[in-house]
Amino acid sequence: MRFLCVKRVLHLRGLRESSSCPWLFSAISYYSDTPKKKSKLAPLQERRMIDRFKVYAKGGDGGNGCQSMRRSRHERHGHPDGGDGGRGGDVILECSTALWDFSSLNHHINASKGGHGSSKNKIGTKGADKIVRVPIGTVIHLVEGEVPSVVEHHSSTDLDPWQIPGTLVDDLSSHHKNSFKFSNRETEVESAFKTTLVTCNESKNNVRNSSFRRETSEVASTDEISQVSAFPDSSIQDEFGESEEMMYNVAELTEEGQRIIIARGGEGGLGNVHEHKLSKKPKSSVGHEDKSIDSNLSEINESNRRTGSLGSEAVLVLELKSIADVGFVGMPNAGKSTLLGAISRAKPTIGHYAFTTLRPNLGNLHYDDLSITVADIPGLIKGAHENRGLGHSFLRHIERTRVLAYVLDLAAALDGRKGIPPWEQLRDLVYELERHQSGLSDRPSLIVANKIDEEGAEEVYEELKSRVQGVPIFPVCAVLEEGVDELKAGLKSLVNGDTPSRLKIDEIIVH
Ligand SMILES: Nc1nc2c(ncn2[C@@H]2O[C@H](COP(=O)(O)OP(=O)(O)OP(=O)(O)O)[C@@H](O)[C@H]2O)c(=O)[nH]1
Repeated sequence: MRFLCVKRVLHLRGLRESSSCPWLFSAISYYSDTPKKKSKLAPLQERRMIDRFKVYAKGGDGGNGCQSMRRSRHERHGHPDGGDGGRGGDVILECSTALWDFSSLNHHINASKGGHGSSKNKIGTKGADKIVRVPIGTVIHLVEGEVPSVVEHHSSTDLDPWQIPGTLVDDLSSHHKNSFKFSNRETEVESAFKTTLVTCNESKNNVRNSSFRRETSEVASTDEISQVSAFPDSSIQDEFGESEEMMYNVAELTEEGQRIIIARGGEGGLGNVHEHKLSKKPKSSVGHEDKSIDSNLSEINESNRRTGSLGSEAVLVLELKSIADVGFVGMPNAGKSTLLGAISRAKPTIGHYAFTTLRPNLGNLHYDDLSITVADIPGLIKGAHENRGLGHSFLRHIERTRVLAYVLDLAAALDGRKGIPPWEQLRDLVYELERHQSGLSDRPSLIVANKIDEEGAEEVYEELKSRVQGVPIFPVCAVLEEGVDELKAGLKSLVNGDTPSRLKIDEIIVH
């Protein structure tokens, strides 16, 4: 407001933008045009889930080594006592259950620089690591830079509902095989890269970013890496406008506390104290100074050894995968979360209002010979494919499930309630899936007819059976856990591929 007044006054005085102080006008315009801060209580539509995010990470540069001579009464010429520079901090991603998307992340993540060395052989301080928390199920695609490396691995067996399997592939058997192969290959690639890195560090302390990149791309050009890029997702390239080749799925964060270094800090430069140490080493037996010492000294004298090396840089695309074998798809309030709680040990929030679930809840179904992950995906409404009710975010999770269980509310239109009859719910759901991505509904499916305990629901269930063909329908009361065992058996045979039933929108009779 104040700036608007100043602007008006200046105009009244005949000052124009073209006058002697255009910067004043641009400053005033900037401040007066800056929109007010948004309220924290933004409407639901604005709280968009961010499940893909591009990150530019830069490790901290190493501090410079110090050049210093210590002189005293006893040592007229003095001796070198400059300490080494400190190592730069790493950029680390840490897996956390407290987050559910990437909205809290910044695109540019920088770790701190290492401190410079100083006299009296004082080593510079180590740059602080930058630890960024990401949600469970984060998959890393590498656009540029080093292959990330795992730094810590905490097992978390008690995180049962959150356990997410490897990566999504076409069939279950290959899923397990591939994820195993992938992790093997990842280790090979990682070790190949680390070997290169060590050689680099040994031969030349001042490893610059460019050489890091060159080495990485050399490794990347091998067949191994091209095989790692087994999950090309053109939509990621479209979204981020990446023309260059990306390395897909270089790492995944699937357990609480798991950490991965995405950009390494640079090594600190050497202080001149090393010259002193080396020059003090004993002469060889033939009376000549050891040649290796000579060469070491000349190496130390290279001016670039004083300078700390630059931290590595990486450009990554993070993607959140709610990978599950089964996806519960349904309208809001159909009872998906209640059902997940009934068939697994998951404890999702349940509410009698729509959109209680805003992020997918995951649960595990344990059988004697198999374990299946089930995702309770937030409710879809009509127009979800146009992003109504956060539809896009929710539909994306469905993309990453292998079989679908449509959860229908049998009681939605009973007793004059204004809800939609289950067959119409089903038609709308299939329509939304297909509009979001053609063929999305064309995967093994079954129907869960929920709320069978409600009065009049039995008749609706009978009518549903006559209106929908081709897929098994399981009558269930999620609240009382009735029909749950049959459903679990049905889900198992669906995942195993024993009942490859698919739903066709034309086979749903609505009128
Ligand atoms: N009578 C009856 N009510 C049920 C049953 N299952 C769930 N409900 C109720 O339906 C309401 C919605 O249940 P939720 O599990 O939160 O439904 P949801 O599909 O996860 O809802 P969103 O989070 O909006 O997607 C709750 O009040 C449940 O108690 C059932 O089998 N019978």
